[in-house]
Amino acid sequence: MASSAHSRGSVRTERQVPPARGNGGGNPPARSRSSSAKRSLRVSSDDDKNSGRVRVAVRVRPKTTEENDLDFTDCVELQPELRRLKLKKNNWSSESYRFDEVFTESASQRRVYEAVAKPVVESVLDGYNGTVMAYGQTGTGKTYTVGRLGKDDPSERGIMVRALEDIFANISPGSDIMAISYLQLYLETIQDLLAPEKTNIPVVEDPKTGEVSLPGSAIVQIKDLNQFLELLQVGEANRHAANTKLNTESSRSHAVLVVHINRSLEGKKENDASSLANVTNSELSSHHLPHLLKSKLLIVDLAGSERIDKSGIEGHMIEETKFINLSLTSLGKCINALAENSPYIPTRESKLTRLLRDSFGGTARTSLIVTVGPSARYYSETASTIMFGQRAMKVVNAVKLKEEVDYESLCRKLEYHVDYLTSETDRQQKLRENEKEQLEKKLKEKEAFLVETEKKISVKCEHLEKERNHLVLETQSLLKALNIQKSEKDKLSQEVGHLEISLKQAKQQELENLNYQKVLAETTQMYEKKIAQLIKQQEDESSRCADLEEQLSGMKNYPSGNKKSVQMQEKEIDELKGEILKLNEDAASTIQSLRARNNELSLEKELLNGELKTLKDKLLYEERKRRCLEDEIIILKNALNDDNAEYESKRPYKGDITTKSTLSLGGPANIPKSNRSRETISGQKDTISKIFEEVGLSNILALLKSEDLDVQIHAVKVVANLAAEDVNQERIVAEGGLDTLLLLLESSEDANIHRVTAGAIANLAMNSSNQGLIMGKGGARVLANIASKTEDPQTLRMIAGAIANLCGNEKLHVTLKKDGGLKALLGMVQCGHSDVIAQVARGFANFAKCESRDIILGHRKGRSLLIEDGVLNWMATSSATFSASTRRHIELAFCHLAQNEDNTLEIIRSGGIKELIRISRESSREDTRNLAMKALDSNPAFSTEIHAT
Ligand SMILES: Nc1ncnc2c1ncn2[C@@H]1O[C@H](COP(=O)(O)OP(=O)(O)OP(=O)(O)O)[C@@H](O)[C@H]1O
Repeated sequence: MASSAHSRGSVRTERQVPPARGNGGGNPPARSRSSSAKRSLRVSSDDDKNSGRVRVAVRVRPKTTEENDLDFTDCVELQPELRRLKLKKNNWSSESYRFDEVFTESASQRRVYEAVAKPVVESVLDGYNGTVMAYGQTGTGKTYTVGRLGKDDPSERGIMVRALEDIFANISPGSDIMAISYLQLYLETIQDLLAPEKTNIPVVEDPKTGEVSLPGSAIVQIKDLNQFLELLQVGEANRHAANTKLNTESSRSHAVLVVHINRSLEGKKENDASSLANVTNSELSSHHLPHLLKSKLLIVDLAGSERIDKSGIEGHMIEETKFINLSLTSLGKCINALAENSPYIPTRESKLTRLLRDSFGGTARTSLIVTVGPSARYYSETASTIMFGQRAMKVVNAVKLKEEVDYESLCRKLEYHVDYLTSETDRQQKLRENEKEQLEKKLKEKEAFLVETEKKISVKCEHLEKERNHLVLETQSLLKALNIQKSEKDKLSQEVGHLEISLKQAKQQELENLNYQKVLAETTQMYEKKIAQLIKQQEDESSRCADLEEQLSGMKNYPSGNKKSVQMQEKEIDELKGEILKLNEDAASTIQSLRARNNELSLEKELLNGELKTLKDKLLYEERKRRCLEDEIIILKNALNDDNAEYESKRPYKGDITTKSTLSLGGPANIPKSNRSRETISGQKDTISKIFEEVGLSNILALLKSEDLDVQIHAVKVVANLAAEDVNQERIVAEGGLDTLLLLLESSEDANIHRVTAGAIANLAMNSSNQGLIMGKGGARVLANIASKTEDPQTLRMIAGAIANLCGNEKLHVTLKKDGGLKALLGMVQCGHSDVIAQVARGFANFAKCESRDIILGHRKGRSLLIEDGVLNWMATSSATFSASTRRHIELAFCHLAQNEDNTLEIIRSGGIKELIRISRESSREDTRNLAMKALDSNPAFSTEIHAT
């Protein structure tokens, strides 16, 4: 249980602290100042309060019962407000003494503590040594004032208990240490009251510091007040036991309670690891070392001072009293010497003075309470006590703050610091290792990435090299194509030249014809004029003849005398008549020949006009074709330029793939070709075939999706041309070309795209295996939709051609009708363009023919699907107005419809019998005429109708 505060290694440094506070202390260490605020005692206002002067209070004990009974007069009169005590020697003589504090009989323990001891306790807490000592005659209340435990009544607690209470309230349990020793000095022997077996404890003085210690005495660390009370009780019991042994109730020993307080100035920071971590070497220099405040509080209950002669003691007690008096006397001497500033202080004369060396004339803050009894009986003791107190008041201590380097704390701090640095080093090391691992990992990843990238680059290079070669080849082929185009252009230019010459010639011829016609007209006019003259002449002659006949008849009625002259006249008349007749005949013959010639000239004129018209049409067509070719050449040049520009950036299909503008749509949709045109188209086909071979169908089809409209148009043209060839048709569809074309047709807003795409689809629709696919993918619907939106005859011609091709597949008829294909065909007639109408008529002929065949084979029944869409009415009423070839298609379609008896009613209603009759008689085709006749003959309803009308 015992621990030794002195076992700790420490170096104590002393510094005199200028008194700055009410209790005379220097700068206090960091601690609660709350207690300081309570220092409201009068003593604080004294001038000496800041000095190290021993402070002395006097307390008068209440009268005992005996003293009251014996009615002793008081020798003490107190003037508390003046802090004065009047000591009355007798009724007429008295002395007045001023003390630092004067306590009457009724002064409470608490007030006595706060005035006498508390400032010292606070000073001790601040790091100064302190002493509170009670001095007085036996039985005047020293033990009552100092050592009262107050177990039953805390208000009775004496200075010791209250001091410990205050100390507990102010120290930090974690960092501060408080321990006590409790001793008694008896017969110049120091005995440990906490360990009574320890006797004869020496008083050792440090020659350097003057620090007094009692080696061997128990120093018990106190944790709480209860523990202290228990120890105090133990000490009291031991002291009481010693007294009992000596057969005395009175305290014949000086009791000394030593309270050791060690306070760490940095106690609060010690547990803060982070602050320890920040300690640097420079901070460990001397003025940064952790300091420890070590202070000591001595609470001394002196044995009673009394005069041997008066107390009546004898024997051993005399001896005892002598010792007591010796010690008290030497204390008094020391105090006298100190009071008088004597150079020699007889400290060594007794153990008490040695023990109290620091309390009087030392560095401690000392407070003395002198206790007196009121009774005059003890006047001299009281006077002696008062004088002791008065002298003690003159003693001034050099109060010093004693700090020690707290090596234990420092050591702990350094250990923390070392721990922190070690763990920090480990942590840093670990971090570095992790970092190194991460870096190595990253390095490996980078290396792998580098290798991978290099591989990719080499593959890419190879690929680019291939692409470059491919592009070179493509460029070469495009250049070739361009050259071919150029030569084509030259040829076309020549052709145009020829045509222009032909045109000139035709114009010349036309001019000549015109002149001829003019001459003819003039001649005709002349002849007509002449005829008119002759007629007039004839009429004149006739009139003359009539006149003559009239004259003649008149003469016949004349008398016979004139008979001779009449005969003569009749002869003359006959001659004239003959002449007139001859003239009439001549005139009639001339008129007839003139009329014949006139007719011949008219026929000739008609022929010439027809020829001229044909020439004009041809010229117009060639002119249009020439313009188209020129456009194509310009586009090809641009495309070639684009390709050359793209070559360096390695974009293989950025450039346009061009082809001729004339679509080879095959079948009846084709424009008639001259021999030269056929050669040109053949050359174009070759070029397209080359492009097809070099670029590849998939790449060409991919260009259909190009964002460049020109590229799209030319790609569609190429596909359309390829689709004109039987061999390509299925392949284009198989590679998704049909889908793309349909999508393009549906989504594009561009009229050119509509035209060429419809042409491409028309060509694909020539192939019977493609027809089903086109229908299946909604092709008819798309075509019908575009047809409803456009008025461009070329586009309509392509669409009509495509649908016409689909009409030739009887399996698709129902779908075709459902998807609006038939209505679309009929609707396209509105454009009035002969080429379009020809395609429409072809479509209906195809449809009717296949339908008729289906019915004959028994695959279908019922009236024609064409009837439902109003086609029959159109055919029945319009065929005569179209060209011969268109008419033939319509006639054929009509005749096929007439074969189906289910259509009879509608044919009759539409007036179709008349048409059938006409066809049977006038159709240019024999088979059509036969079909018409067959229908008329075989269908009794027709015969009935014919007879009825
Ligand atoms: N101020 C006081 N109020 C009431 N009773 C007191 C007072 N002072 C002393 N007494 C009483 O007087 C008696 C003697 O007191 P105490 O034992 O404290 O005197 P003492 O000075 O210590 O004597 P000794 O020196 O012989 O030990 C006790 O019974 C104590 O209770």
